[in-house]
Amino acid sequence: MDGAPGVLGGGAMTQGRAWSTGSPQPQPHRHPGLQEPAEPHAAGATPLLEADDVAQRYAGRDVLRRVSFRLAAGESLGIIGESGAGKSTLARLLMALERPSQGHVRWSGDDVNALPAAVLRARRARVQMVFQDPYSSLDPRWRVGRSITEPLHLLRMTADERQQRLHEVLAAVQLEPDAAERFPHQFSGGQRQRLAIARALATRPALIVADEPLSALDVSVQAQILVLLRDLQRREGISLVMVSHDLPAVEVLCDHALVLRHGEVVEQGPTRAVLGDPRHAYTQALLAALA
Ligand SMILES: Nc1ncnc2c1ncn2[C@@H]1O[C@H](COP(=O)(O)OP(=O)(O)OP(=O)(O)O)[C@@H](O)[C@H]1O
Repeated sequence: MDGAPGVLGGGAMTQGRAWSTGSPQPQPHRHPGLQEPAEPHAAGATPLLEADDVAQRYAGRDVLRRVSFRLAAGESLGIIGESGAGKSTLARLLMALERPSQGHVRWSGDDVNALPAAVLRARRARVQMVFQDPYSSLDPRWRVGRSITEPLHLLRMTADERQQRLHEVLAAVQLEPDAAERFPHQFSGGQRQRLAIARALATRPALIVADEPLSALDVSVQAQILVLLRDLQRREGISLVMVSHDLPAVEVLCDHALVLRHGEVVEQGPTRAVLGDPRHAYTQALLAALA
């Protein structure tokens, strides 16, 4: 079932309120036609994404310690913190690009590091990443249509289906169909980031993890990409984890916020509480730095 929140687990619907610190009721961002769960916010519903006491250690140095959160399908989380706080490390762990030294990352209840390789590979189609540098997902030697449709091979789509999906996602990021024939260097930075987002959307992911998706862009282009991400998230019902030190962007895009400092969570909860009425001196200082 394309785009269904349960696909990460390959099983039952997994929507539900699943934020450990007790969030307000989220907006019901859903794919049209998706079956609504009987109790969308039932306590105990399996979250789409869960970090359970996750830690990471590189060369004997702890860079993440005891990070825990739960994110329900369709909800969004901003991971905030200064440079070196461990944001990208956490993003890689959430994407199952590396193993935590401690704890568990779960997609729809399943420990990603305990899944058989073939199962993990199949589920990867539903978890996509957008990077700060769009060239991380666009091969400079390939016409962009090829880069965008490449993840669709995981879904065993026919050539016609891939072509149709290519046109759909180009339209979703407001680019013309003939963009597919060009090479990445023939686009502006903002257009390239749109192409990277199109690639991430192609498989109808349940979750997108975006690591500083705006920070390489001009301010005016940042606003366009921000609006695009927000609209896509609302319309497509995709869960979003956004790593960012751009607090206003997190305010616009994210239902929840998690503040990391030296690898530890200092504060987490609904964004409007964390950024509107921060409890921790570190969050207050981050906000003060903006003023
Ligand atoms: N593969 C690695 N091996 C060793 N150390 C690493 C590795 N990846 C990250 N680190 C270290 O872990 C710490 C956290 O890095 P990380 O990139 O997660 O921080 P960040 O919050 O994303 O920073 P930035 O905002 O600058 O990207 C840093 O001290 C970094 O040097």
